[in-house]
Amino acid sequence: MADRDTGIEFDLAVVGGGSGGLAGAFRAAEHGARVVLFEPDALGGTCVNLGCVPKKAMWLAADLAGRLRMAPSLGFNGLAGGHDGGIDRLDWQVFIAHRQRYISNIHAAYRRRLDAAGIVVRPSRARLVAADTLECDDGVRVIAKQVLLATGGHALRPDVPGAALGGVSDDFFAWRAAPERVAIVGGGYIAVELAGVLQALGSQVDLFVRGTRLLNGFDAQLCEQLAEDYRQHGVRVHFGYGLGEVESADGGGVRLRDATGQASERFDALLFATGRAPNSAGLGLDAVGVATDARGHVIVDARHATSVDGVHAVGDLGTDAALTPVAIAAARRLMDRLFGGRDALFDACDIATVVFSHPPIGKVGLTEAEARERHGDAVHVFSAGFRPMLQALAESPQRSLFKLVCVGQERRVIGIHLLGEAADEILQGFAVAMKRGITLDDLRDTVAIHPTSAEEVVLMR
Ligand SMILES: Cc1cc2nc3c(=O)[nH]c(=O)nc-3n(C[C@H](O)[C@H](O)[C@H](O)COP(=O)(O)OP(=O)(O)OC[C@H]3O[C@@H](n4cnc5c(N)ncnc54)[C@H](O)[C@@H]3O)c2cc1C
Ligand SMILES: NC(=O)c1ccc[n+]([C@@H]2O[C@H](COP(=O)([O-])OP(=O)(O)OC[C@H]3O[C@@H](n4cnc5c(N)ncnc54)[C@H](O)[C@@H]3O)[C@@H](O)[C@H]2O)c1
Repeated sequence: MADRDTGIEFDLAVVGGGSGGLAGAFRAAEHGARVVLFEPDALGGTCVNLGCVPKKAMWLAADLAGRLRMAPSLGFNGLAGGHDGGIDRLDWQVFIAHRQRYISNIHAAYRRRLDAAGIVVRPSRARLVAADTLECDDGVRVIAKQVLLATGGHALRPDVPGAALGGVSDDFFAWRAAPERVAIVGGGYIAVELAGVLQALGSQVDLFVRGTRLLNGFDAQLCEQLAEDYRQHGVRVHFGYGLGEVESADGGGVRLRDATGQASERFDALLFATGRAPNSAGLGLDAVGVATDARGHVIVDARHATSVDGVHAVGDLGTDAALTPVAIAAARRLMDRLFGGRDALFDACDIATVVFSHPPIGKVGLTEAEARERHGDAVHVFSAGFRPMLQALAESPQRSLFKLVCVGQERRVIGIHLLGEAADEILQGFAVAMKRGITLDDLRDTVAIHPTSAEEVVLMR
């Protein structure tokens, strides 16, 4: 049956024009499939509009502010230091105009590519009414042989009184100036990233962490050092904090109360970075029988098939790691199988990931703790702690800490953990090498590039 408006019979309907949906639509069209894509908001989804891209832009501004602050101690005259009107003080309005221009260019590029690929874009939400039928908000129904669900997720607030007084990362991207005093609740990716950015761009940040460490899942020792780096940058990190409630403060802003009722100081703004949930409500999943887990994630198998034939899901809606390159890779492999005649499976092993903290921290493979649990005494750990040259020249206390986790006689590398200047850029190449099964000797046989931070990985003892 054909689409009522376009008269086209679609091979694929994609719900959601974010990282996974767009990647799937483009790859399917490359294979000759007729594709319709539903997206009620800006093309690019979370990553382009409210995630990776604007976040990295703010991180770059924060990084530059840190360097400008360091410059006078190295002899650069005429650069006023400090937080009060010096050259290191960012005019957010100006910077955000650059940030949003960059994002508009991405939208325009997507629009051109969609047109060139002949993909029909419907600016509407869609929901399943049958395994091969989607209904738009205006009641129009579209039929397609295959369906890809890629509706992403949204930020969660903790279930405490007054939580509505706080914002989430989406709200942060609407800010046009650094609030003087900011409280951030959470200890994961977003909490750590926004705390670093805001502190560097002029706010006094207090980070309230429920657990006893930052970034569960990253190397514990590196995270301890990252917490120390944050303290040196002026972030006040409160571990073991149980949030009880949030209340309005006299004179504006908010105060937090902990689980024992003790009130905090006043903050001009509060951000929750306490995890995200999938956008699975209102998608018609129950009506069609698509199975979800207790948190609402669509359950998929290794081929990204759901419990209903012909219906697939990728990205944050499903159960994969919530990272843009994961959504993209999964969608492309799926389309290669559905329309390209290839039996390529998405490989979820050893996905490298970086938190854009100050400095950045990255990992690929097992942490030392995970490796010891799995391989016991066969695990060998090598690490290098050092001060990068710029930090040493400026007599900044910020140090880097790199760690290799190896296993067995041949010291096969099964984990790489980097905290420090340029860790975000260094990790990718070593992640390729690790996936190829390198050993410590392979690294040591590689001549170093000197003087760099990266050379510490091949010189590690
Ligand atoms: C603050 C922040 C920073 C991040 N930084 C990084 C980073 O640096 N690196 C990284 O790898 N990942 C990062 N992520 C995670 C990354 O953004 C997500 O993993 C990625 O965007 C998931 O892609 P997706 O296609 O599943 O969903 P999304 O990109 O969220 O796209 C989903 C789309 O579906 C649309 N939609 C929803 N419901 C419907 C419906 N019923 N019908 C039609 N359309 C619908 C939405 O409007 C949206 O455009 C970050 C996330 C956040 C929140
Ligand atoms: N650089 C990147 O690649 C990047 C950046 C941002 C986000 N992301 C992705 O988005 C996902 C979501 O990010 P996130 O930071 O929201 O989630 P997260 O899972 O990384 O961290 C959530 C944090 O909130 C805490 N928390 C949860 N409920 C709480 C409560 N009621 N009170 C206090 N603390 C609570 C958790 O203990 C944890 O520290 C990440 O897991 C990651 O996959 C990636």
